[in-house]
Amino acid sequence: MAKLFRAVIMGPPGSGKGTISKRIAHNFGLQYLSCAHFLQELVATNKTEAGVLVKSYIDKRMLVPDQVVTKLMLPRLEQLSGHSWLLEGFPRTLGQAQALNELYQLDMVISLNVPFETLRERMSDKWIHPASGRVYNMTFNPPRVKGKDDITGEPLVQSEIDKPEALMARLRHYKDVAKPVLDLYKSQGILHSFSGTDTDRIWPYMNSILSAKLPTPNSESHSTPTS
Ligand SMILES: Nc1ncnc2c1ncn2[C@@H]1O[C@H](COP(=O)(O)OP(=O)(O)OP(=O)(O)O)[C@@H](O)[C@H]1O
Ligand SMILES: Nc1nc2c(ncn2[C@H]2C[C@H](O)[C@@H](COP(=O)(O)OP(=O)(O)O)O2)c(=O)[nH]1
Repeated sequence: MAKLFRAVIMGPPGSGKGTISKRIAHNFGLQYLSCAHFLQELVATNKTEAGVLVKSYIDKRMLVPDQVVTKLMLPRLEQLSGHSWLLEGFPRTLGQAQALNELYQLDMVISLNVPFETLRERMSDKWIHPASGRVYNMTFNPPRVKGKDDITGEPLVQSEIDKPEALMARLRHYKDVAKPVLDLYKSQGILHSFSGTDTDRIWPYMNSILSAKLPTPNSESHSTPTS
C-alpha cells in the first residue's frame, strides 16, 4: 500500500484555505477535514454536553478549549486511519499541534501568506449562505443568481466579522496564536509557505510541490475555481 500522506493547511481568515484545500483534495484524492465544519456539524446533530459546550464557544467566536477540541478531532481522525488526509483549521494552537504530533507524523504543513489589503478586499466582497456555510465571492466565485445561494436559492448575507476592524482583530489573533505552531513545524522541516495575492497564482506552485510528493489520481490542471 502506498504510504499515507498527512498534511495541514494554515492561514489567516480569507487567505483561501478552504478554496485551496478543495483543489488539493480533488487533485490528489486526499480526505479533507475542516475543523470548523466538523464542529458545526457536531453542534447541529449532537445535542450532548460536548455539542452544547462547543456551541457556547462558537457563538462567542472564541476558540474551543484545546482539551475539548482535541478530544473530538483525534477520534474523528482515527476514522480516517486508512486514508491520506488534509486538515484545515486544526491544529490552531500549540497545544493542539502537540496533541496531534503525539499521534501522527505530518508530511507537510502549508502556510498561506496573503497581504492584509487583499484579505480586506476579499472579505468586503464575501457573501455567505448562513444555513449551509457556503461561501461566495462576488468576483472570484459569484453565485449563479446575484444575492442567491446556488443550491437553495435562499438569500446570501454579509457578515459583521468580515468588516475591516473585525478582520484586523481576527488577523492579529491569528498571528499570535499561529506563530508558535508555525515555528514548531518550521523546526521539524515540514513547513511550506506560499505568498501571493491570488489563489490561482499560488495554486500552480503548490500543485507542483505536492505532485513531487504525492501520486495524482485526478491530475488535470485545475483552472476552475471551486467555492
Ligand atoms: N482548531 C480549533 N480550535 C478551537 N476552536 C475552533 C477550531 N476550529 C474552529 N473552531 C471554532 O469554530 C469557530 C469557527 O471557525 P472558523 O475557522 O470558521 O472561523 P474563524 O475562527 O473566524 O477562522 P477563519 O478565520 O479562518 O475564518 C471558531 O470561532 C471556533 O469557535
Ligand atoms: N478575489 C479573490 N477571492 C478569492 C481568492 N481566493 C479565494 N477567494 C475568495 C473565496 C472566498 O469568498 C474568500 C475566502 O476564501 P476561503 O477559501 O473561504 O478562505 P479561508 O477563510 O478558508 O482561508 O475569498 C482569490 O485569489 N481572489
